[in-house]
Amino acid sequence: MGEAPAFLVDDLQDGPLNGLELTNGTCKTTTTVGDKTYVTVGADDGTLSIDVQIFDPSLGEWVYPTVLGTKPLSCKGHSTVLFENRILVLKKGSKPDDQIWFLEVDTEYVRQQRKKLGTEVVAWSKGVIGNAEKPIVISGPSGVGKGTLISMLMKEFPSMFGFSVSHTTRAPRDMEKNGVHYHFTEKSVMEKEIKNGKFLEFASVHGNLYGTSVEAVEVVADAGKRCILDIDVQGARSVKASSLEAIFIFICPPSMEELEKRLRDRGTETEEQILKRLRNASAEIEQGKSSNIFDFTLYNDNLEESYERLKKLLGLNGFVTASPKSAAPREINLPMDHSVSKLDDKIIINCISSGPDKESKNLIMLDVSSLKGGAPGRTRGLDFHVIGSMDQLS
Ligand SMILES: Nc1nc2c(ncn2[C@@H]2O[C@H](COP(=O)(O)OP(=O)(O)O)[C@@H](O)[C@H]2O)c(=O)[nH]1
Ligand SMILES: Nc1ncnc2c1ncn2[C@@H]1O[C@H](COP(=O)(O)OP(=O)(O)O)[C@@H](O)[C@H]1O
Repeated sequence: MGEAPAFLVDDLQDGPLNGLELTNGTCKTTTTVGDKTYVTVGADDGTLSIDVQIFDPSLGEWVYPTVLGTKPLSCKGHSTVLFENRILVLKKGSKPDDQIWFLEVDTEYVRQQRKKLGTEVVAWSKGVIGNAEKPIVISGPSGVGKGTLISMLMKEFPSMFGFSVSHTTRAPRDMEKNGVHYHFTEKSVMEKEIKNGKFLEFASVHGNLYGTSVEAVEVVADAGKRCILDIDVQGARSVKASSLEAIFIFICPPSMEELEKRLRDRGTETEEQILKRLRNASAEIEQGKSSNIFDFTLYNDNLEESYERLKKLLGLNGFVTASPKSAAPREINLPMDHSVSKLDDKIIINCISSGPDKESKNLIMLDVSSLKGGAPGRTRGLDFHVIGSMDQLS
C-alpha cells in the first residue's frame, strides 16, 4: 500500500480517462468496480507488462495487489471496459492472438486466491476466440500401458492430439527427452513454482513430485489440438475439482500378475522401484474403480483390441483415417485506433481504420455470453460479429 502517484490522483478526481495515451509513453485506464478503482498502466515500449493498482476509498489508500496469471506485455495503448467480475482489456497495435485480455477482479478463482494469500488479488487471463475440445485425462497404475496407448493415438492422429508435458522431480529414463516426455526439474524449484500458482494440479507419486502446469494444457489447445493428460488418480481428482472440463478414462490391467510382468519386462525401474509401484497399484485400482472421477474404465488386455476400444470411446471409429479439417481459427484483427464500450450485456468495439484516401469505421460486437476457463489459464469461448461498417471520405 502507498500514496497515489500525483498524476493518478489528479486523473481520478477528473474522472476516468479510458485508454488515454499520455505523452510520456504510458497509457492508463481507470475502471470502477464497486467502490474500488482499478488502474491499469502500460508503457508503449513493449517490454514491460501492464501494471495494476487499486484505489480503495474505504482505506483512502492505494493497494498494490498480488497479480496472478501471465501478464500481458504492454503495447501502444490499451482500452478497458468492465464486464461482470472482470475487466476486458483490448491491446492496441498487438498481434491478433494477443489483443484480448481479461483482468479478473472478483471471479471465483480470485476470491479463492484472496482467501488463501490474505492479500488483494487480481488475475490475468488471455482471451481466445473459439473453444478448445475437452482434454482427456488418462490414469492407471504404473506399467498398465497408459504411455503405450497414448503414443499409438498420437502417432495415428498427430494433428488431432497433443500431450500435456508434465513436470517431475524423478530422474529421466534412458530414452526420455526433457521437454518432450517430461520437464525434469529440481524439487526446490518445483515447490516454489507450486506456491506461485503455476500448476493446475500436482501430487507426490511413488516418492516423486509430478504436476501439470496450466501452460502445459493451454499450449496444446492453442495449437488447435485436443490435450491428453497422463496423470495419477490424485491428479485426476484435482482436475475434476478444477474449472477444466475433461473426459476421464481409467486404464485397468487384466491381472496383478500381468501388471508385474509388464513392469519387469519394461526394464526401466530398479527392483525397489518396481516393488513400490506394485504396492501402490492395488490402491490406485481400488480408487480408480470406486471413485466417481472416471467416465470410462478400459481393460488393457490385448493391446490392439484395447486401442480400438479407446478410439471408440473417443468417437474415432474405423472410418476416421485422418484428423477432420477443423474450421480455420477466426481471428479478430483490431486496428490501432479503437475504443470499447458496453451496451446492455454486449461489448461493442468501435474501430477506425485510415486508408490513403478514406477513413472507415467498423462496429464489432464481441460475444462474451459463453466464456470457458479463465485465470490462471486462457479465457476461451469468445466470438465476434461485425455489426456495421461506415465508410467515410476523409
Ligand atoms: N498427478 C500427476 N501425476 C502424474 C503427472 N505426470 C505423470 N503422473 C503419474 O505419475 C505416475 C508415474 O509416472 P512415470 O514416472 O512416468 O512412470 P510410469 O507410469 O510407470 O511410466 C503415473 O501414474 C503417471 O500417470 C502429473 O503431472 N501429475
Ligand atoms: N496390452 C498390452 N499387452 C502387453 N504388453 C503391454 C500392453 N500394453 C503395454 N504393454 C507393455 O507394458 C509396458 C508398460 O507399458 P507403459 O505404456 O510404459 O505403461 P505406463 O505408461 O502405464 O506405465 C511396456 O513395455 C509396454 O510395451
